[in-house]
Amino acid sequence: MTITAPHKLGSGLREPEIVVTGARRTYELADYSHLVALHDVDVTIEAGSFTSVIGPSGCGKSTLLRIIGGLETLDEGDVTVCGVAPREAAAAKALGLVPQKPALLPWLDIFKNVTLPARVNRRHNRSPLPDMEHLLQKAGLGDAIHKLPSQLSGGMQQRAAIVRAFGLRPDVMLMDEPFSALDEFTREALQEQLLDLWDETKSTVVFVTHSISEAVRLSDRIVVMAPRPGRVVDIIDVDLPRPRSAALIKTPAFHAYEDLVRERLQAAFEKPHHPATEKGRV
Ligand SMILES: Nc1ncnc2c1ncn2[C@@H]1O[C@H](COP(=O)(O)OP(=O)(O)OP(=O)(O)O)[C@@H](O)[C@H]1O
Repeated sequence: MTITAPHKLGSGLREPEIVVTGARRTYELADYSHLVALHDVDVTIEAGSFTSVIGPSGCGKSTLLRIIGGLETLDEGDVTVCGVAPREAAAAKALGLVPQKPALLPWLDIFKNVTLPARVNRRHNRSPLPDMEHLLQKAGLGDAIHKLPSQLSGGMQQRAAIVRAFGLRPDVMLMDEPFSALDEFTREALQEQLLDLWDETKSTVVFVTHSISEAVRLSDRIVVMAPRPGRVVDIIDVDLPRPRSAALIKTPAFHAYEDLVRERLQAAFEKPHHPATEKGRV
């Protein structure tokens, strides 16, 4: 029998598979009632894949992301990232995060902003600086390298935030509605650039979105969630060819996936979860 050693990544951990089993998270509210943000969630995310999490407001998408990122803990259940607890994965620099807002430092130009985490990191581990200029060019920010954030549009600032996060080459990239504040055209352009960066860095991406078309365009797999209690109601594999160009959005195959995701979301609303012993809010 041959035993193959796990593939070692930049962080030194094994492949960035994410495994969430029986995850439960309840919040106590101001009136002492309890809100079940995650109820028995099971999700396995394969190394190198692009997974979107979609569902209506309050269904627990961000909670799930925060738990995978080690920013919150579970009441029950288990989560591992690259074979270890999320906090260990974060300490090993295996995790990257892109929030909804770009949060760039206003007094640094774009190049200094995107290289800052890598420079800080390097003081600790002397790893070579990533080629950020190349990634900025790839993200369409070649002309903005020496501009201040205030001189750029919201879309360009968000692109810089994405480059900053990918520049550290995390094994796992967590993205919480990074395009939600952008107009449709900017959003589509950024989706294309995000797919390029993902292709180049091979990170495992978990992407929270409200947009059905965005989820279909980007993902290998879509996790559909429903609220009260926050739970996974469906997992849809998206079997569309890559690269996923803008032209793909207009094809019948693409529309069929959009319809399927919409149907599953609708079904979750029409068939609410009411187990005899547990309500979404108790
Ligand atoms: N710290 C907290 N204390 C109390 N309730 C919380 C807390 N964090 C989240 N919640 C509640 O848990 C539920 C799930 O929240 P979460 O932010 O994960 O939902 P979401 O699906 O990401 O929503 P949205 O799409 O609006 O961002 C919501 O009802 C939210 O109000």
